[in-house]
Amino acid sequence: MSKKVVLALGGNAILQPKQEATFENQYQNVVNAADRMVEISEAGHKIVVTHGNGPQVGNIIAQNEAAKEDIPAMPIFVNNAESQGMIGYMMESALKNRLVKGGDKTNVVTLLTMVEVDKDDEAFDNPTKPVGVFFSEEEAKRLTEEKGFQMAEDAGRGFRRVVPSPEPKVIHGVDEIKSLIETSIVVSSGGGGIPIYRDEDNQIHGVEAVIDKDRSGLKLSEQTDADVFMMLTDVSNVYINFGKENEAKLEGISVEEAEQYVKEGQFPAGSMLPKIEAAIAFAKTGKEAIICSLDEAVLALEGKAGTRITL
Ligand SMILES: Nc1ncnc2c1ncn2[C@@H]1O[C@H](COP(=O)(O)OP(=O)(O)O)[C@@H](O)[C@H]1O
Ligand SMILES: NC(=O)OP(=O)(O)O
Repeated sequence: MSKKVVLALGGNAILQPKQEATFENQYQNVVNAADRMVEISEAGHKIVVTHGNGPQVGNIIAQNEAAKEDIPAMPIFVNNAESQGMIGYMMESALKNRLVKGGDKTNVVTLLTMVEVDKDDEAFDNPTKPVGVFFSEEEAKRLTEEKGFQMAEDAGRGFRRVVPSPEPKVIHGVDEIKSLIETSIVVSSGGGGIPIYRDEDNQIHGVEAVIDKDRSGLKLSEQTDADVFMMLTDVSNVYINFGKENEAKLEGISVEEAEQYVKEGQFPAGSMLPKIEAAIAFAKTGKEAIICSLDEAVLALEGKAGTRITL
């Protein structure tokens, strides 16, 4: 059965923590991801692709920081737009190249997407979104002292700079996405979207933040009436007691079970928790949310792999 699927691809799938951030490395990763996405499209499903940008937007921010004595630094919302363009270009060209090889006529369209947030969101006073490269604890302390950066530990993998991550409210271009998806693979809301708010006169302004792509993927799924919301990451399943001797793989679970595991503190903030929270919220609408590896996406849609969360 053909399903309307929103696929959210982790920023780490585009640049792994230990890889050098060259164009070639990132493009090769995107080509691999595009191959899997085309498999989903060729299985008859309509897909909207969204993706993370944590490593990429962090590097763009750092490039601006490094050059700011000579060239004015752009604000973070512009850096977000730049990362959407960069990854969108890679994604669209990789998808088109693969579709040409397969002889498929499906088109690919990348949308530069703004996402509205509340300018008074309390996230602006409490930065939590890790971006850019990883540092040791000593390096992180030095960056805080010398540059005033806010740094935080990221899911046991090292320290990263953190920026505010407000709740996404309204995805721009939803009507266009709903129409384009009938003939095309649509890439939208990359990096969680360019965060903006509207003032009293309905004028648009960017804000200094990076939206979590799992949370904006949820909104994208809800607002485009998707049947399935899939978060593709680098683990095959969600686990309880993750990394411990008694870790156990979760396959099909209910919202109630998922909420119980959240209460037990099974999922760290900044990695698995936002995915589970987004999955629970989507499953509460009566539809299916899936967290799985990129390689098993087609199998997961058939109910044969991944962690599937339903009411
Ligand atoms: N309970 C858990 N089950 C599975 N993975 C977990 C769990 N807790 C933490 N993780 C970590 O979450 C990571 C995925 O989150 P993250 O790196 O933020 O994903 P992405 O960049 O793909 O969106 C996995 O690589 C894994 O190390
Ligand atoms: N914007 C965002 O959530 O990016 P990552 O998935 O790379 O953290």
